[in-house]
Amino acid sequence: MGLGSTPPITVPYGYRVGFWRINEPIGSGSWGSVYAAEHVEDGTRAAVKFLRTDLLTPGQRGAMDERVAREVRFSLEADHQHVVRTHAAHTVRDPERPGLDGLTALVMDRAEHNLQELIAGAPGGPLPLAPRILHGVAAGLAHLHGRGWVHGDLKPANVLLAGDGSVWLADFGLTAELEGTHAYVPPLGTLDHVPPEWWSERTGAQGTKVRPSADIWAFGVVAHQVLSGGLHPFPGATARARALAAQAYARGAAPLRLDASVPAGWRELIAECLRPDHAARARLTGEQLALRVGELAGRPARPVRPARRRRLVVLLAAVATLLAAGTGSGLLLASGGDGAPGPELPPSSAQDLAAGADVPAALRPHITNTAMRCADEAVTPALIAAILKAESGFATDAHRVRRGKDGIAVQEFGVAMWTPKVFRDWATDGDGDGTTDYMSPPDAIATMGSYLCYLARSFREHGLTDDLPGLLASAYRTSGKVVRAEGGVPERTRGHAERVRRFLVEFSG
Ligand SMILES: Nc1ncnc2c1ncn2[C@@H]1O[C@H](COP(=O)(O)OP(=O)(O)OP(=O)(O)O)[C@@H](O)[C@H]1O
Repeated sequence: MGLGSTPPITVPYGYRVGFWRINEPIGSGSWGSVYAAEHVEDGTRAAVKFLRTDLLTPGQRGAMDERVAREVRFSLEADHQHVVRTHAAHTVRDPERPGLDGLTALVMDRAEHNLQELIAGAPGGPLPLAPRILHGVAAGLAHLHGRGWVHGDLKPANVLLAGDGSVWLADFGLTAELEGTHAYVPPLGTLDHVPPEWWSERTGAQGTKVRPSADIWAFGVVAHQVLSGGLHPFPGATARARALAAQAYARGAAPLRLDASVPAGWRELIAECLRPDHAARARLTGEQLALRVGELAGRPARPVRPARRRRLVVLLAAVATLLAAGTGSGLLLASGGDGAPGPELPPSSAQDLAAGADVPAALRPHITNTAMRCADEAVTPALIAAILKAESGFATDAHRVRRGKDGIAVQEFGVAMWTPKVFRDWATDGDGDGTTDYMSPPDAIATMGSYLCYLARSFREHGLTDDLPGLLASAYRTSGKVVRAEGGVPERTRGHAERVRRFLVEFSG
């Protein structure tokens, strides 16, 4: 249940969002439109999802803002091979195009299809790749549950399939972090995939209760659909009729009748996922589900991989903009709960910056927060501090003029020595005041983090993994393009890279 039929967001071909050029539209849902995109420097393919922040009645508007905030937060924090990778969240700033100005744009890895399309295009019977796809879905869910999250909107349209066969969970607009045994989300969901208890939960000011077992139910429905050529496990010509049939089953008024085409082992597992009440269903955890699906799919059982690094509750530009505009609700920060934009640091992150390191105390939290936003292991607080020291000596009012590649003078400003034009492309709101300013240390450092994070990923994709600190320091001075073309640290930044490496050793905890 989204917002009914909403017009797609129209973005002109060739439009720029940060370093991404927008190409053709891929599709639209109730909450936004997705476009194919490519990186302007290296042509990396991506998909950019523009999330609505316009439209509607005041009531819908609140739900929409909250949904956007959730989608930004969980997309950026999720870090798993079976969860779509999100590169960045941008806030479009374009007063000349009121239809685009202020929209949130999520840059993601690009998939070829979603599972709904695959089911619809299949001739009937199980999809040939069903076990592999279900294994990916279960592993992605196990990861989310392992982090204390509920996906909240699992359905075939939210399972993406990439050209190389990768399976990714997507769409985190109804994702929530558990507070004890359950979480609260806006009373939105997809009729065909919500569990029977959803209908009887009261919706309070916080929203509707969800538990991980809601995802397990939805997995049971999806597995049945995938293994039976698209059939829903409950009878009925409409989603409403099927939801009523599921509730009748949950009350004990009708038996569960799974389609005969579903193989026996799978039927057993699906029946466990579709246990009528959530307490019984909760006996199957996300991790157990992934192991069971792995066995049925003939894939080696693998323990749930922890996230490479626990990332913060981040308030990126889009979220901060919503808050600043007074439109973000308290539910935005599921872990904080009071809507205050102060991120909490897990204690481990502080250890990355040596206690005695000569880094100004006022900059430390911004440096550490910034590093926590990036999943790449190379982008540590110590590296960010080392590059800042080499760039500006931590002077927050630094200003330098240097000669650019065509002999043209280039001016750089602030603690992170941003060139205003480049800053604009990566601008990240580090202090949550709704604006981005290269002279503000939190904004300058957060933006540096977004850029370094992108560079690290791009270097890894190009097989450039030796001496990432030197490569990143060099690219920050020159550009990612120059470093990639050289295939290593360019001659002219060797001295600079060496200084950064020295500071890195000094600052590492
Ligand atoms: N990373 C991606 N790569 C390629 N296509 C994508 C990507 N993310 C979403 N899409 C596609 O874009 C279209 C719109 O997706 P979106 O998530 O906005 O809506 P939906 O999930 O189909 O609908 P709703 O949000 O109403 O449930 C869908 O066809 C979806 O498969």
